[in-house]
Amino acid sequence: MDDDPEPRLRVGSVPYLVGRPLDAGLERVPGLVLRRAIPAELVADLRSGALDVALVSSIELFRRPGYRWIGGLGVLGDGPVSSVQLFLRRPPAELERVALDPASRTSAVLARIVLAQAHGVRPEFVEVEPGADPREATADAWLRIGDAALRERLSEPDLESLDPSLEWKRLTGLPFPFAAWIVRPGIDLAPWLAHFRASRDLGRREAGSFADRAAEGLGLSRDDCRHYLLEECRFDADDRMAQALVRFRDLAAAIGQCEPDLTPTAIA
Ligand SMILES: C=C(O[C@@H]1C=C(C(=O)O)C=C[C@H]1O)C(=O)O
Repeated sequence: MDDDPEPRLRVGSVPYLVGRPLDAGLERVPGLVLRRAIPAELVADLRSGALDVALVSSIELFRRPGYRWIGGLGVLGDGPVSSVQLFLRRPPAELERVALDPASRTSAVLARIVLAQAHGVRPEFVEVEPGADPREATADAWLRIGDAALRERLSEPDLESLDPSLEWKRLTGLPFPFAAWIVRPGIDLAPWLAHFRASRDLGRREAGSFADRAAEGLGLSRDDCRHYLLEECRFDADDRMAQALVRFRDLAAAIGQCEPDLTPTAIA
């Protein structure tokens, strides 16, 4: 807006519990407009310029040139992550057709990598229509992410599933970087950077209450949601995040899922 005296930053984040420890503190920053949407939409909005920064699928860093990311912050797994699951109707080695969650970009690639590398299979992957349920598709397995996956995993313990983050950890010894704060080309983030770091500090203090509130909304136990958010998910990264991103890029590029030679810089 021409007559807006405030500098403005348009920020996107995921609509899932996993985003809260990083984004909740941005809700009341003057001049910063926060919008939550599924990852696939956030990626489209970053590309079109409708968003300046988004907490979104790490694979996007390697699909377009010119991005940067905020160093040290992200959504990572360092072992199991209950909100990203490949639910199985057949054993992994027998999969021929896998339905993908249309909201996902990164986990859809991670599933391909772990099935090929750890189970020796390259099934056909089908992306269902936006908003459709991958469980309804005719397939041997379905990938789901976010709160719906968390609820499905925790409330249907008899469902067989494969945990892609855990399999990545076994394969590489590294944490898996699901999401980063991705900054589109041409944005000066310097005036805003401290808010992103302060938001993480607030998230650290409030994570338990975010988990409790989500448990209520999702009809899950507080203990399960706290275990998920406080034990399984990581939000601070050391230099292993950069290392893990490069490893992810290389394995993804080897199966044609991203560019092989993009190395976006981290904003210190
Ligand atoms: C752990 C998660 O990480 C996410 C997975 C994403 C993806 O698959 O593209 C994108 C952002 C994160 O929300 C989750 O959504 O449950």
